[in-house]
Amino acid sequence: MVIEKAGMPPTARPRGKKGETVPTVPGIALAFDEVGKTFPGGVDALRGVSLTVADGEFVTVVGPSGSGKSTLLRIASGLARPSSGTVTVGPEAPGYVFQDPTLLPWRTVTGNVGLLAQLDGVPKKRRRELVAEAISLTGLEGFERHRPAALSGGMRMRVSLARALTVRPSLFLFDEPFGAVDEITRQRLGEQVQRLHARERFAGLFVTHSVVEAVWLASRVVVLSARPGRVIAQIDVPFAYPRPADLRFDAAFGDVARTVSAALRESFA
Ligand SMILES: Nc1ncnc2c1ncn2[C@@H]1O[C@H](COP(=O)(O)OP(=O)(O)OP(=O)(O)O)[C@@H](O)[C@H]1O
Repeated sequence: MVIEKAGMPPTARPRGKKGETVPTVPGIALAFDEVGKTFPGGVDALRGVSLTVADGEFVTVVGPSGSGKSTLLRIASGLARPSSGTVTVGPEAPGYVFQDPTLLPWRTVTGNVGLLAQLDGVPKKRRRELVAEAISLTGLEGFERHRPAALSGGMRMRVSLARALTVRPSLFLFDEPFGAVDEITRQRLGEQVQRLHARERFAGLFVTHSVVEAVWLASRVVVLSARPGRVIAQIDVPFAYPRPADLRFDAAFGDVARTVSAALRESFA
């Protein structure tokens, strides 16, 4: 189903039942075809972006600051509309996590994780099941009654991941979610995402400024040019999952990271 086409009037995003996967084009979770975005005032954020994410595929996006990475995710989620081109996604709401975990400080972990399901009107019993499962998947058991102020930055991010998991997304969008935590916590959160992906098999589109993180997580890395963002390289990452933490120090890993880095350097040119 084509949800956004330049010139179409804004429409409500169509949605399937929770947990149901309704692929738009069989095997494709997200497709951008020649997508451009010009903001009112004339900022050209994206130009002619074509990009496909297959069902269950995990793709990372790197590019200079201002190259339109967040805009790309906002368009993929239906929060923003393209100025040109076509975006094709399934009818379900995607999972979406941001750099800031945006938790409600007065709610407990359980209350925060259950927020989206509550806003969606999911019945209490089902909500409890979804929340318990998401808390277990993100390793937050024992912290259910804690409030955000009593959690570390990494744990707050896990609450944000858990909250997004309750929508049982077939497409998961990550907007540089681990930029604000220390290196080891960042690696552990990456391992968490990889375990979730292995179990839930969602398609992932993950924006990051870290080349190492981009290569370690993805089966393909997309490199955007400086503004207006265009896809200047797509680099396959050939390593099998699950990937050990120390794959990062492997010579073959270094070769892929070097290729991504070189493309990224060009993008700054
Ligand atoms: N609502 C808006 N109105 C006008 N300009 C915008 C709007 N949102 C983003 N922009 C501009 O579009 C360009 C792309 O922004 P975007 O946030 O998508 O880039 P980014 O690659 O995610 O950047 P960063 O890596 O710094 O987070 C920037 O120049 C930004 O200032």
